[in-house]
Amino acid sequence: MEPLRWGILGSGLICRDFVGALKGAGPDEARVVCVGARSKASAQSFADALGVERAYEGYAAVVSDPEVDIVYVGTVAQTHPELALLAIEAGKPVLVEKPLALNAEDAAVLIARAREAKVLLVEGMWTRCFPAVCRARELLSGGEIGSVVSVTADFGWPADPDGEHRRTVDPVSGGVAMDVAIGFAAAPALSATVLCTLDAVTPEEVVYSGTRGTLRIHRPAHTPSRLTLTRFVSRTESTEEVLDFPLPPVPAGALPFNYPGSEGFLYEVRAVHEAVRAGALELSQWTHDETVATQAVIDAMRAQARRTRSAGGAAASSVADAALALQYKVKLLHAGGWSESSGSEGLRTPPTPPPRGSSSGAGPAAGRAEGWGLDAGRVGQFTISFVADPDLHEDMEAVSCLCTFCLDDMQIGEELCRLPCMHTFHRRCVHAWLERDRRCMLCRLDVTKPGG
Ligand SMILES: NC(=O)C1=CN([C@@H]2O[C@H](COP(=O)(O)OP(=O)(O)OC[C@H]3O[C@@H](n4cnc5c(N)ncnc54)[C@H](OP(=O)(O)O)[C@@H]3O)[C@@H](O)[C@H]2O)C=CC1
Ligand SMILES: O=C1OC[C@@H](O)[C@H](O)[C@H]1O
Repeated sequence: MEPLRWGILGSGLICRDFVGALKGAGPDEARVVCVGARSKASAQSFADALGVERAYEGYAAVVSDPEVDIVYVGTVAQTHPELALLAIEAGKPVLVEKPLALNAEDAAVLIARAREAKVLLVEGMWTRCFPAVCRARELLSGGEIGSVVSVTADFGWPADPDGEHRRTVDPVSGGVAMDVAIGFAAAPALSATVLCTLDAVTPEEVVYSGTRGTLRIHRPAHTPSRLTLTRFVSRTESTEEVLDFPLPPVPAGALPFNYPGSEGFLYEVRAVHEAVRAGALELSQWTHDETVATQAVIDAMRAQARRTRSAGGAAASSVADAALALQYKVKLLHAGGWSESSGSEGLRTPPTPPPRGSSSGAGPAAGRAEGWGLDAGRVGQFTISFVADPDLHEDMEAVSCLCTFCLDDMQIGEELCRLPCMHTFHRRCVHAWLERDRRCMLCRLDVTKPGG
């Protein structure tokens, strides 16, 4: 089989690690043929240091290089949608560092564009490709700890104030929520407690609690190599099984990695190569629906933090707020269609996308997934609109008070709209969305086919 030929967008730290790890795949599997950076000098020094064949000024030359089979976007977050779109429009599969976009709507639009173009688009949630995580998902979906009731997770380190911190506090790039919290995929558990910070050392573990046991993903849980499965026998007795998944060796001759565990990018590379060769449009390890739903959680966390801040409360990174918002959303997802799954393996298969129309416009904002939508007059056939009144207050609490489109509270007296999946939004917000995309923004249920 011919090796897949990569083109790299960006010459920063993660691009260096990714290219270093890619060498682990071997020359018969992967080649890096070119790199593009904002300046030619930076691209050239990257190419010289990492043995990349060609260096370009700018990013467009990389995607149009005829030798490039697949593109890696490793630039700062705010550039991801635009650069992903460059690759999609060139018809090239693209792996985009997390986050795919800065909000759920833009992520959904990009995904729609990639699906229209029949191009593989992957958000680089590399942790999902680690063998330890794959095994953990099998154990959870196989019921090894019974039904999952709760998950706790944390991810944090005191970031260098002149380097990472500068990048992550940059409000344009999305801050700590985009950089760190995005690592918490919405877990189908009744409750989730998460901590993310760039100010403190955290244990960096994930623990699932179930009706028959616990599963621990050991530190460092974002690049894990050890699990402990504890099976409950009685309150005084349990059995413990430790499972090890050593990381791949650091490729010979690779430069020192900038981020710990980067040799584990090899797992993501293998998953992406397999998907390219199978003609897939998404990774089974980290689906498009999971990208959008997780991004919606992050949107909610950020909105809540903004509200706290504008009310003169705690800082934007308030852990309590973030955890509360995530808990709200996880409950919402649980109540709204994902509840059948125990473990992510069991998540619903994405509904077959409805027929698509042509797309137009250059940027994600211009191409709002035309052809997926419902005629304005038909939206009411599939949804229930109502005015929130005090008698419904209890009901509103059960669906969370945040509209995930405008990220404002849904207030008593406002016109709301509930979809067949029970997700509820402002009527004006969700009607506008359904005219462009007939699937729920959160759980991706096609509202015209509530039975799936
Ligand atoms: N999966 C993982 O574990 C990790 C993922 N990441 C993700 O990778 C991405 C990049 O992070 P990292 O490599 O650490 O960051 P760096 O600051 O080291 O590199 C970012 C690159 O972005 C490019 N860039 C393009 N536009 C801009 C702009 N307007 N301002 C600043 N830079 C710009 C620059 O590329 P150029 O070379 O063209 O000038 C720069 O080299 C982030 O999205 C981050 O979340 C980061 C670390 C680990
Ligand atoms: O954004 C990040 O930066 C630091 C890394 O160690 C981590 O993997 C990543 O999420």
